[in-house]
Amino acid sequence: MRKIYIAGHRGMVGGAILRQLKARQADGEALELVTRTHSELDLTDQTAVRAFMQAERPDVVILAAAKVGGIHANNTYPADFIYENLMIECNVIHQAFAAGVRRLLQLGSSCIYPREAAQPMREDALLTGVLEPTNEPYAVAKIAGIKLCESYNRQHGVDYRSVMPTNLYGPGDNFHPENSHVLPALIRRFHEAKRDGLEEVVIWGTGKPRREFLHVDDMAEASLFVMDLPQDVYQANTQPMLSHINVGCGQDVSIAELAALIAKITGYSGRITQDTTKPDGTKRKLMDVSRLAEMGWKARIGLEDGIRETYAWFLDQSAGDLRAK
Ligand SMILES: NC(=O)C1=CN([C@@H]2O[C@H](COP(=O)(O)OP(=O)(O)OC[C@H]3O[C@@H](n4cnc5c(N)ncnc54)[C@H](OP(=O)(O)O)[C@@H]3O)[C@@H](O)[C@H]2O)C=CC1
Ligand SMILES: C[C@H]1O[C@H](OP(=O)(O)OP(=O)(O)OC[C@H]2O[C@@H](n3cnc4c(=O)[nH]c(N)nc43)[C@H](O)[C@@H]2O)[C@@H](O)[C@@H](O)C1=O
Repeated sequence: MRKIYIAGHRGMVGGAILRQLKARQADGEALELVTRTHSELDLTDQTAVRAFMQAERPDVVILAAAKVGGIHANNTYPADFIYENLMIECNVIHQAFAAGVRRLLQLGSSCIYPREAAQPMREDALLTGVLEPTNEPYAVAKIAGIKLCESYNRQHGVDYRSVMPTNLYGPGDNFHPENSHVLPALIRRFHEAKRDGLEEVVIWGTGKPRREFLHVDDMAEASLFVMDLPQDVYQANTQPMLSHINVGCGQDVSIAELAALIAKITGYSGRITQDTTKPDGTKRKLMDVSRLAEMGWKARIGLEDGIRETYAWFLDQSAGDLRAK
């Protein structure tokens, strides 16, 4: 029986990982799944995390809890993004080690790479240049998470791994009008514009930045694929001081193209305009996913299908159920 603690199981990614692990359980895999909500266990609280890890002593930890948000949230609450993410990573990774956890998987982000990194971005672009200012504090915390795992591996011989997702979306996303990422923000804005008969929808920035979007079910599958790799396979495909693996679909679109696609899916036919007082952020973020592909994993869900499914999920939620953080 493998005992797995999923930190952040009520979030978009943690929720998808939990669904896939429950499906494995239903298929007969011997798994014990441990979860705690944010109110039951605040991961920024070192004493509480220590007591939890000592009591539960899981075999594997999946760290999908973090302070997460789009460009506006990152730019507006930089102290929250760096403080909470550093605390969560330090507490979970160190206390997992102290409780004898041998394997851990944590989620980083594509924003760890320099803003001018060559595209597509390879894993070895890490720490080769200046970061994007709109999310630098969050990126620094995510880089610290990678280096925590590498350092515990090197000093203590444990098996702590990091996956670096591209921009994600899907059921369970945050549809807040300001603090969310672009894809859920535009689903909501176009839906409301169609519903209210508005003639214009405004998107932030120039529409020119390019982003790569991966469905959360693909992300959850990739996370479990990496978690399950035998240690010698993981180590053969990484290096002690370059131990993270990119996860993406290998294709990007401009924000203007994304907006047009979401307008089509939501049935909105009015004008689309740009608010260029809002930041563009990084010009382009496309992951080099060849390392993961060579190990045997590829994304399956196309962008249009994925957005249609996410929009259907959005429509299914009552207004009160939608997350508004
Ligand atoms: N969404 C995306 O586009 C991307 C996400 N990632 C990474 O993937 C991971 C998962 O992100 P995602 O699922 O989208 O984020 P969500 O915001 O959907 O989920 C994060 C979860 O973490 C929990 N959490 C936050 N702070 C604490 C805390 N102090 N103690 C306990 N629980 C806490 C949240 O609980 P509550 O809501 O109650 O606060 C929430 O359930 C993160 O590491 C993120 O950085 C990387 C790239 C892109
Ligand atoms: C995953 C990643 O997410 C964040 O970085 P980002 O990729 O810049 O994320 P974003 O989804 O918020 O924006 C993408 C682009 O889209 C444009 N855009 C248009 N209209 C809206 C809009 O309505 N909302 C938002 N949020 N963006 C909009 C926006 O101006 C930008 O050009 C990081 O802070 C960090 O958290 C991180 O790692």
